[in-house]
Amino acid sequence: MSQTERQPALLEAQHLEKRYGDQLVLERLSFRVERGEFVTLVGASGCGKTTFLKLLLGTERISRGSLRLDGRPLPDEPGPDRGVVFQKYSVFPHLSVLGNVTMAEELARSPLLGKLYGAARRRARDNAVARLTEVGLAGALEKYPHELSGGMQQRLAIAQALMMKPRILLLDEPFGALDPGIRQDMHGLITRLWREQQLTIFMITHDVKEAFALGTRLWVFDKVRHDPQAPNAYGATITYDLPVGAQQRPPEALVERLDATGRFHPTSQETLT
Ligand SMILES: Nc1ncnc2c1ncn2[C@@H]1O[C@H](COP(=O)(O)OP(=O)(O)OP(=O)(O)O)[C@@H](O)[C@H]1O
Repeated sequence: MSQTERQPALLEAQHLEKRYGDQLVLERLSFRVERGEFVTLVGASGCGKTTFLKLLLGTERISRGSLRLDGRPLPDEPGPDRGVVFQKYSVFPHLSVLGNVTMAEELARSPLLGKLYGAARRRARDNAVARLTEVGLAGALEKYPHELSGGMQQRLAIAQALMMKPRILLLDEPFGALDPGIRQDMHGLITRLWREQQLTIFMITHDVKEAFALGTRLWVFDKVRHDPQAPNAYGATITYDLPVGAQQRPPEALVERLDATGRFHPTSQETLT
């Protein structure tokens, strides 16, 4: 099939740039991501990974270039087709686990009132119980957020993100604050949900081993152009785009940039003169 006859990708960017004021954060991003891919993102702190997820979520707008969803410009606001989980999730402390997840649907379906009534409310509750069961929280429906462990809180955050049945799940270091054993459990959970719900996932992690174990594709964000006179003049771009999987090992160039805990460090800088 020729280039012009190709189906539109789920997500496609061309020459995408994002700047905040005079700071260029992301530059020269061009990619296609198909349905069902699991893209893991690593890169030095502050290089623009969260900004990139916000562009996909629709809470930030691109500055130049194009970003397309199903071949059309990505909407300027979050939609039910994209769910997000942050490292620390802000839940309503006065609502139970079930109340928090039901609220996610109430806010989405009735943004002004934040409430549903009658049959719609019962449907939202049933939907919330189903999502909470999927993430292993069926036994904790009436608990309050302060009664949950870190792993359970992230399960709750994932249930909320899945409430509107998104096609794309955006994960911003969702397991970064969890103990290693709990992380393993969460890896199993996210892999199962990805397969069962045919999600397309973008996940930021500081742990390259995690990126290799979970993803089907690894992106390294890095700033390769530097001007010492104008530190904000260049942004990060995708410097590695690798097929990954549990069977694959990271290339030596990446391994050299891991510390003893598997965290990722930036490259030595290439200076423009
Ligand atoms: N709303 C904003 N307004 C202005 N600058 C911003 C804004 N959000 C992010 N930035 C800047 O953009 C750059 C990239 O930030 P971002 O949070 O995307 O990096 P990151 O790679 O996710 O970092 P980390 O790994 O530490 O979470 C930083 O220099 C940050 O200060």
